Amino acid sequence: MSALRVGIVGARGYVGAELIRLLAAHPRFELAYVTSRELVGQPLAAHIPGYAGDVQYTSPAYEDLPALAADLVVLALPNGKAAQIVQQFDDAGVDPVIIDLSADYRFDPSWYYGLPELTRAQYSGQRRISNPGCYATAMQLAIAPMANVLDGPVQCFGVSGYSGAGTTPSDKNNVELLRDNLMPYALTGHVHEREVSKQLGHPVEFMPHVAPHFRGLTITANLRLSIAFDIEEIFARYRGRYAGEPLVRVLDEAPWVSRIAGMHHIELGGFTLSGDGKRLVVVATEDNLLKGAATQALQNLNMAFGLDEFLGIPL
Ligand SMILES: NC(=O)C1=CN([C@@H]2O[C@H](COP(=O)(O)OP(=O)(O)OC[C@H]3O[C@@H](n4cnc5c(N)ncnc54)[C@H](OP(=O)(O)O)[C@@H]3O)[C@@H](O)[C@H]2O)C=CC1
Ligand SMILES: CC(=O)N[C@@H](CCC(=O)OP(=O)(O)O)C(=O)O
Repeated sequence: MSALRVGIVGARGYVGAELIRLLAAHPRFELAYVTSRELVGQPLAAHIPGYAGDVQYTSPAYEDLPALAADLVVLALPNGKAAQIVQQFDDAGVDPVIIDLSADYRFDPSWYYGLPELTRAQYSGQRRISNPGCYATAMQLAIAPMANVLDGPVQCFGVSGYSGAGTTPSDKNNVELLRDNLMPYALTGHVHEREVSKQLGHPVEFMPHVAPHFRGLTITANLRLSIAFDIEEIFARYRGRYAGEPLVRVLDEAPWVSRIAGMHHIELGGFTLSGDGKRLVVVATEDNLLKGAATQALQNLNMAFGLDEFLGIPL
């Protein structure tokens, strides 16, 4: 079987680096090209610990991408950049599988929204895949098992490591400003608030913060329920919903972000009910660069090529 060739556009970033590591170790995918304007001409091995291949960063013009003949193209660029690249493939009549890691196509019904544990039943061979946001992944997996008994909006308090803000310098990845600090931002209307509300068909109110650690996020979700539950019923719902899901672990205790860095799965725990059984608090932790981005992208890419969804993901 010949290898499936992958192009990564925007590979200098944190997510691109994680994808390179995963794809280089994958039994069916190989790197066709890996782009960065800043690192053009330099070997990946000089920048990606653990990568031992001889591929170098290139910086092709967008109009030259279709001729590079990849079976699949990963867009790992900042928001707002994907459409101009997708247009180049459309204009050239070249139709690789394209997966976009940004928020650009998450509201476009002609793209498959790939949060496999919740949406894989809707995958029917689409060649355009939108990868969910990192916080949005954690919020949806934390809320979905209770979706049919929610009473009013769900509130989610989120704290992310600063790798969530990417490599472009800003206050949110400025280690001096973050030292001993917790930085609130986008306290209403964050794109992930809209994304989760749309996907779940239920309003979610999201309050993100960025913290001094590098990777890993925590969501603490407050769910008001239309009927009373006891804690055993809550565990039964979550364990039942995610039975057989290797990348979702339901814990007895509250998950800690310090334990999730570098892990490919999400943890749900800290389940706490109010005395009347009608208010549930759930905590989710996830590595924003892995299940929040690169690992989830690999699940989607495996699915798009008819491979085992978890092929190449260390479980
Ligand atoms: N970080 C995270 O936790 C998550 C990120 N995402 C999404 O994944 C995507 C990548 O994120 P991340 O790796 O953090 O981002 P980074 O900021 O770390 O990297 C962005 C990449 O895009 C390139 N780039 C930057 N600006 C431009 C530009 N104006 N035009 C063309 N290329 C540009 C950079 O390379 P160069 O400048 O060298 O060309 C770099 O390779 C984003 O859309 C992000 O929203 C999704 C989930 C989680
Ligand atoms: C700390 C921080 O800034 N985090 C980013 C989340 C990263 C992400 O997943 O954003 P996309 O929707 O662009 O993929 C943010 O809040 O925008």
